[in-house]
Amino acid sequence: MGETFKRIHVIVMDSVGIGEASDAAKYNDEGCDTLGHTAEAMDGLHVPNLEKLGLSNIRPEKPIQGVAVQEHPEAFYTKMHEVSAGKDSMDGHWEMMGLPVMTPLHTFPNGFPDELIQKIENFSGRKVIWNKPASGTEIIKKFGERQMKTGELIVYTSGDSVLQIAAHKKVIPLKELYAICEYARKLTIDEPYHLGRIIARPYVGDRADHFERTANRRDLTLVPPEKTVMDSLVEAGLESLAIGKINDIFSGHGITEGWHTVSNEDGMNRLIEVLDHDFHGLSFTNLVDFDAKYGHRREPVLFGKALEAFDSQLGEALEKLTDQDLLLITADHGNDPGFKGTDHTREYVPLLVYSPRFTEGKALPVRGTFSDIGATIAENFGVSLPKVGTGFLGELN
Ligand SMILES: O=P(O)(O)O[C@H]1O[C@H](CO)[C@@H](O)[C@H]1O
Ligand SMILES: [Mn+2]
Ligand SMILES: [Mn+2]
Repeated sequence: MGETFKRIHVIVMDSVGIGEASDAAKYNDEGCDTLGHTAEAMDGLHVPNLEKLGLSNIRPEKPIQGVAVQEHPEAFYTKMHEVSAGKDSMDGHWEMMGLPVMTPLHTFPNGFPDELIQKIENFSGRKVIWNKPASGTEIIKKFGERQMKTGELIVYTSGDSVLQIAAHKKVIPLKELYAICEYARKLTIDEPYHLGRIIARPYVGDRADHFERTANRRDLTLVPPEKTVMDSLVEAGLESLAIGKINDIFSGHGITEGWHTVSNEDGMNRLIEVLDHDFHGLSFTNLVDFDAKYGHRREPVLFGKALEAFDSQLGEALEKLTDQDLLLITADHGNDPGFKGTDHTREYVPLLVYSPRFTEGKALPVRGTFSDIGATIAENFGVSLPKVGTGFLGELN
């Protein structure tokens, strides 16, 4: 094993995949390529920090447009394949922490069964409308004004294992929305539902073309059924800091301190603050704008601009790192804004591994599972290794 680090920081660029996975056909996702198509739509991405770390070195046969392959990359680099039986955020993040999701979560392309809808109606005293897949921004355009009059619940889903409830903040106050979501959460843990997430989707505005979703979105995820590497860190008395959606994704488990964020920028600012504090353990950051604001909306140019903005804040973060820090930059799945549909895409995800301690990086073998991250964290901090995954600490030389 190589020398260990005092702090490991994982940044998840939510949905920033790096090309179709070898099993993309199973998901009808052949040809997807989030980073590639985004960079093409931008006529070349300007991401000097990701570039110098070696982003395009991950696939020199098809470099990301505008991002030069480095002769002396600063990071160790590769891509990772997902073993979980899905391509949702929960699958990706749990797998990273050593807990792949091998029983597929269920999706409801034709809407949720009457039995469930009726229970939600009885509990809330509100009628449910829609109950089919939809884009969240389109569905509030379509039904928001009606909801303002009737107080009905807009229930919708997507290609993911999610039940989402859109609610105008003035009609269905946040507290009530969260209570309804918590009730729906309890009903959908086991078969026949086994749903990944219930998501509260509050929005504001006075008419259809002014509606805007707020940052008070809440994702009620299943509770991890087994220990993750984060739980092992906490048990060992180490810090496990969660920035952005991480707290929701792990239902608060294995976390010593967590911060919700309102944007990628806010998330990076929080990480930069965390880097100024002395601690021993993990920081785990999720940047969800790529996914929620641009990937599902199929907005490749805006997606690319968000990558450029992230890159510039990454520059600030890199300056704060010391020889005691190891930074891992990765993603949880793809969400190709240049692809058909509006759902996630089954892709490889990039992995960049950097510490100021390194003189130069090089290629690591392609990882067969995201759990190699969890195994690396576990081996670094000397806690029990996850059942799945192989650490790569010893390869960083
Ligand atoms: O269209 P919106 O509401 O953004 O929802 C998207 O966000 C959900 C969770 O990330 C996905 O399942 C997709 O439906
Ligand atoms: Mn995600
Ligand atoms: Mn998503």
